[in-house]
This record gives sequence, structure tokens and C-alpha cells, in this order.
Amino acid sequence: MITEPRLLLTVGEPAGIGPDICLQLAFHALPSGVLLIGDLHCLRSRALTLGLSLRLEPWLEGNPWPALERGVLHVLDVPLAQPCRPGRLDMANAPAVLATLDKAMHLLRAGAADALVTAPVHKGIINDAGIPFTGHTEYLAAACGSPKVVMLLAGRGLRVALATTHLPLAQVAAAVTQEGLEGTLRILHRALREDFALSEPRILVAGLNPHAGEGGHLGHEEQDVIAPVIAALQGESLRISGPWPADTLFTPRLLEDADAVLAMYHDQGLPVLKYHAFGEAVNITLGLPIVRTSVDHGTALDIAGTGRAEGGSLLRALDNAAEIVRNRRAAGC
Ligand SMILES: NC(=O)c1ccc[n+]([C@@H]2O[C@H](COP(=O)([O-])OP(=O)(O)OC[C@H]3O[C@@H](n4cnc5c(N)ncnc54)[C@H](O)[C@@H]3O)[C@@H](O)[C@H]2O)c1
Ligand SMILES: N[C@H](C(=O)O)[C@H](O)COP(=O)(O)O
Repeated sequence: MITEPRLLLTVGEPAGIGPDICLQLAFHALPSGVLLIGDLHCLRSRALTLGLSLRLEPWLEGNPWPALERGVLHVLDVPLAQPCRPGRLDMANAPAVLATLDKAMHLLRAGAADALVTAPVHKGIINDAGIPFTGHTEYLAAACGSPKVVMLLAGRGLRVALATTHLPLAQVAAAVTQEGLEGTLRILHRALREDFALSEPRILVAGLNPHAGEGGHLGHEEQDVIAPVIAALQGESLRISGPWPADTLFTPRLLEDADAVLAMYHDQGLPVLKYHAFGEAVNITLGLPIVRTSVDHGTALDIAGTGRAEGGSLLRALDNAAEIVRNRRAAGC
């Protein structure tokens, strides 16, 4: 019997808007069964703060998967060390935030769920707590033993993948290597086929330097690193082109012939995507053995507990996770 995808949803940083947008789900028609992983007491207290009337039911490992019911959410309780206060970070709670991810990984490995959706965490407070952490992407890659993964954000018809993720700008050029780029493009190409059901995906690759290096006068990474990788993959009949100057790459005429863009670094690609589709986009980690999606925004500490958090991106992240699970099943992966 084929079941609807079972989605795990980690609540994220408790002082941020993660609890707010998770609680909103009780009032939406969801694509699949969803199980929250977070602190039950924090969620109950945030529901009171927000004036939301819903039932929060504890779920224990081994219980049957929760049925969809309007006005009810099921929660696998992972208690925080300290009470959560909207907008007020507390590093004592960082281990519990990461414990929700570990719990999710445990359930996925045990075959008790089909995909993971994550609400935002605060990278800074986890580091302040003395735990090295650069993002879910890297944390889940390590947890899965995946040597290489790719961050892709998608919204309103635009898909932007990143060749490098969370690292200081000063380290980006050295991190763009032929080996790394080839691995990224292969993972992206495969995911577009299997997860997005595109039979012959077309990928545009951005240059690193202004005007894609201006023939070597404004940088040499295009000639030395990016172009040879593109040429090699074109030799395998992959529909990959570039390096394109990043300033004009994101224009309608070029994008209409593309399924995805590969940007060289975080703030080359994501500002464009977020300008285009903030609040409606989804962050997807490609190259993991599990399905993982997330929201396009952060913890928004400034509006936590105020009722102003918008949950559109989370709804799409859930939809997207369910769709990827169905596509992988259809492709036999
Ligand atoms: N998936 C994730 O875990 C994730 C994603 C992005 C950022 N972050 C982290 O979040 C923290 C804060 O990041 P930031 O301040 O750069 O970005 P942010 O997205 O938290 O906030 C930027 C602005 O957008 C607003 N905003 C964000 N989400 C909103 C929503 N759903 N509804 C209404 N308004 C919203 C905020 O109020 C703020 O004004 C950082 O630690 C960052 O690393 C985590
Ligand atoms: N780079 C993401 C963004 O700007 O939306 C974000 O920081 C989330 O990254 P992780 O999924 O790795 O936590």
C-alpha cells in the first residue's frame, strides 16, 4: 500500500518564529501527515501568546503515525533546558535545538518517516554555546555521512543552487575548485531529474568575478576552473552552459531557457532569489540520502510571538518535501 509521505518538522530556534509558523499549520489543509519535533511546553506557551486555539498532542516513538486533523498538531517532545521567551536567544537551549535534528535523523533512519522539513535555527547562538555549526545543510551532510551536498533555493519558477554555502567571502575564491564544481553540478543535474522530474535539465553557471572575469583581466577562476568543468560535462551531453556574467544572468531572456542557475556563492544567488520570491521559496538540500526541505527565511527574532510571522514558505516546504518523496518513489529511488 502506498502511504502519503510522512513529514517530520523540527521547530527550530525556540525564541524565533519557528514555533509561530509551526502552530499556524493546525489551521491549514496539509499535504501529508506532519509530526512536529520540539519542546511541547514552549509550543503551548507560544500558542497562548498568539491567542491560537488548538490541541497539541504528545507523540511517543512507536505510536502510529498521527492522522491529519484540523486544529490538532502532534509533537515529539524534546525539552529545552530553559523556558523559551520570544525574541530572546538563550545559548543553554542550543543543544536541544540540535537534539531535534538528531531525533529526526533517528526516525528517518528507522524508516518511521519519509522526509524532514526544518524551521529556522539561529546559527550564531549555537556557535556561542560552543558548538561548531554553519547550517542545517552542513550538519545534516555530516550526520548522513554525505561527503558533498548542494543547497538549492526555489520559488516562483526560479531555482538557484550554490557552489559554496556558509563561509566568509574572503574564502570563496579558494573554495571554488574544479573537483568541487564538478561534484556540485552532477548532484544538481541528478536532483533536477529525480526530485523535480525534469528529463533533460538545463543549467546556467555563473562566473565568480565581475563580467565573468572579462577575459582574464578581472580574475582567472572562469578560465582556470569554471569553464573547463562546464566543457567536460558538455562533453557528456549535459545541458550546462557558462560561465555567464552574474549581473545579467538573472534576466528573463536567459532564464526562460534554464531549469536552474548555479551561483558561485551565497550572496551572489540568494538575494536575487529572495527578491523574486521571499516568503514563497523553499530551501532544499540535494545529495543527501534523505529528503530535506526548509523555509527561505531565518529566525526573525524581531517578530517572534507577535502574530506577524508569515507561514507561506513553510507550507511550500512541506508541499515540496511531499512532492520529492512522491517523485523519488515514482523514479524507483
Ligand atoms: N533555514 C534556516 O535555518 C535559516 C534560514 C535563513 C537564516 N537563518 C538564520 O536566521 C537568523 C536570522 O537571520 P536574518 O536576520 O538574516 O534573516 P531573517 O529571515 O530571520 O529576517 C530578515 C527579515 O525578514 C523578516 N522575516 C523573516 N521571515 C519572516 C516571515 N516568515 N514572516 C514575516 N517576516 C519575516 C524578519 O522579521 C526580518 O525583518 C540567522 O542566524 C540566520 O543564519 C536560518
Ligand atoms: N542559506 C540559507 C538562507 O539564506 O536561507 C540559510 O542560512 C539556511 O541554511 P541551512 O538550511 O543550511 O540552515
